[in-house]
Amino acid sequence: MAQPFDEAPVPETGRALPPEILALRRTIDNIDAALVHLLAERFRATERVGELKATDGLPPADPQRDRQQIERLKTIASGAGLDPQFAEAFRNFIVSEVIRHHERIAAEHEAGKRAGNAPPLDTYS
Ligand SMILES: C=C(O[C@@H]1C=C(C(=O)O)C=C[C@H]1O)C(=O)O
Repeated sequence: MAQPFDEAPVPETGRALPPEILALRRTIDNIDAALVHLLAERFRATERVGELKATDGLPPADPQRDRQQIERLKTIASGAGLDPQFAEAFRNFIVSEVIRHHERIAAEHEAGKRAGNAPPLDTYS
């Protein structure tokens, strides 16, 4: 029978990986899947914020909220043993994409391509 992918010998060495690495990779894969699900939910929420802002004529970015989030996340990161600079960079990477979405939503709203009174997200259905 064919070996499962993660138990196959490493081509470079011809040796199987230590079992602990294989076990850790299962955890890493589960965490990566969770991160993707969490990000998808976060973007669903920010998409709706973008629609509400466009309807209200509010700007896509909110620098005061940005500052509060960065301070909060850096504190949480420090307490969790994660590099706070990394936490800030990761947050900025995500939020820059959110702002891009908000700008697109605002432009579509402006051009009349988007209904301003779409129903709110029902995150429990
Ligand atoms: C989502 C918002 O818009 C922008 C994006 C943010 C985010 O992704 O967390 C935070 C602040 C804003 O710059 C918001 O104002 O809440």
